[in-house]
Amino acid sequence: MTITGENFIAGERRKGTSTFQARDAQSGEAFGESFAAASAQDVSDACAAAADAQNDFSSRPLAERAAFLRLVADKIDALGDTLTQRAMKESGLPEARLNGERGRTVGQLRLFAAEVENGGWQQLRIDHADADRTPPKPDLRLRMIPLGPVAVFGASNFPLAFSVAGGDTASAFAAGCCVVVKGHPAHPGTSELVAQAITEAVAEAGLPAGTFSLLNGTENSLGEALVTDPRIAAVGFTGSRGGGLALMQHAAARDVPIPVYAEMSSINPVTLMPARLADAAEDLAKAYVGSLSLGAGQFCTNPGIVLAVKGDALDRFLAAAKEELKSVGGQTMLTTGIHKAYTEGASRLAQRTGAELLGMGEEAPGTCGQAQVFTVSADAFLADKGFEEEVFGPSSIVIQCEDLAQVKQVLSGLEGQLTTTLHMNEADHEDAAMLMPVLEQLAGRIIANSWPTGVDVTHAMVHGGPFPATSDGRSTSVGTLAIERFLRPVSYQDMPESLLPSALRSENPGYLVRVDGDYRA
Ligand SMILES: NC(=O)c1ccc[n+]([C@@H]2O[C@H](COP(=O)([O-])OP(=O)(O)OC[C@H]3O[C@@H](n4cnc5c(N)ncnc54)[C@H](O)[C@@H]3O)[C@@H](O)[C@H]2O)c1
Ligand SMILES: O=CCCC(=O)C(=O)O
Repeated sequence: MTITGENFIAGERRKGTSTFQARDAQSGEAFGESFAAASAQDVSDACAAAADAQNDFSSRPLAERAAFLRLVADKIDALGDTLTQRAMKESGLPEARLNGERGRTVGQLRLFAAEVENGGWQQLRIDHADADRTPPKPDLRLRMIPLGPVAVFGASNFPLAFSVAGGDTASAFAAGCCVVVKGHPAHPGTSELVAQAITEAVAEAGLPAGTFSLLNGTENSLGEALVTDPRIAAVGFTGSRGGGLALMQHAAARDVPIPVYAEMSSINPVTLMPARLADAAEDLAKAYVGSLSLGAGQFCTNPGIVLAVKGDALDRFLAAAKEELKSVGGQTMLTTGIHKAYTEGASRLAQRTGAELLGMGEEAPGTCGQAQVFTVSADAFLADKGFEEEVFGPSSIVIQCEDLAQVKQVLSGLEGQLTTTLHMNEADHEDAAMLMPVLEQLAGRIIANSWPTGVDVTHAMVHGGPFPATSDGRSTSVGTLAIERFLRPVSYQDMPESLLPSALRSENPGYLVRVDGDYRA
């Protein structure tokens, strides 16, 4: 497939007057095609087309919607090495990681296809009428319907799994929503290849062209125009706290405010419980350094803080982590901007009162990030909220606590997180039970005995959490539950059978229905 640098507006490729270029993540140099920056007219046309297509797309049989999702997955698979090579150049991420990410992306689309067919997400309910009740009870039937066109912001750090055909797009399509993507300017060529695949799938599936559009650009005004377009009904975003907050404000200030599902910032606290730490300090240290430096630390699940009680076991852990760090090579970061933000963030961290540098990775030239681990006492951490600032890259802080009560105190005061982790032995379970209520309030996912990097795409996954991990802690952006973000309930009261959606008619097409309070298949 050829990359042309055009926007995709409801199946039409469109050039623009203002342009930008992709950058080689390694060198920071601009290369290749000129990409058209979408104009205000392009935004408006994409949103109008999505609104026009919405009813047609959402009213197709669920089998057709599922087939479309599978077709998108097949077409992304068919992009083969072209996609991987382009994503490598634009993101600096290695081949194996990107091939794995492609597998996750197409697997996610296929999982949502099966979810669409399963139909449980429609949450069908039928409460039969009872004319003998005083007052008489009406016949009420409920199902979930799509919100309408969704604006999706591609993330820089997962150019496939959280980008043009990533989790937000897959879950919005699964819900029956048309999608307008604002591509991330760090990987415009990757975005275009995936957009071509989706556009072809839309046409082959016989869906209306407005089902999907891709808009490119580097200016914040593009994202603002998209979020404030009256035809957009919801927003999916993964990126910085500042970006997410700005979009939330734009969405709230509209004449008709809309939900923004923004995944923003998380430092993913990991607690090393005493018995486990004493048993396995060196193994834990090795795995810790592996997790914090994975993908140059550019994971929203990066273990940014580790908590443990002071003592010999923690000293062993720190000594082993320091040693392990020495052989961590610098890895290319996603963009020069992210590299600069990391370097500045790590040096701000180093200057905080009480922060001590434990160790560093190998020197990192150019746009590579150098791994860094700091230590701090719990008292100093508690005295400075600045320690909680996400430093996006391969850095982390070990918080040395006086006792488990202080571990609990630190955890209780933290902002909302995507994940929190406990490393523990059976001997730690009683103390861990004391922490569980705090952890449940803190994060969307509580992990036992592994590291937070690596999110499985399943039915029971939560990749979300209280603010500022996300803008709405009642949701997840990964896993099939993500579909719920783009649905709302509608109740049909005393509706003639012929006007009811087929799933709610007396002849149940096979979906799970809650009838008069009881679940029936
Ligand atoms: N926690 C995470 O998962 C995560 C992921 C990626 C980046 N980040 C953080 O974000 C920083 C910058 O990286 P990034 O470019 O990926 O994220 P970003 O938030 O700057 O940008 C993400 C997308 O939102 C758009 N955008 C940003 N601010 C906007 C605004 N005010 N109005 C309208 N649109 C806006 C951008 O154009 C881009 O398309 C990183 O250094 C890191 O700190 C965090
Ligand atoms: O960066 C956000 C997503 C992290 C993730 O998906 C993972 O850890 O696998």
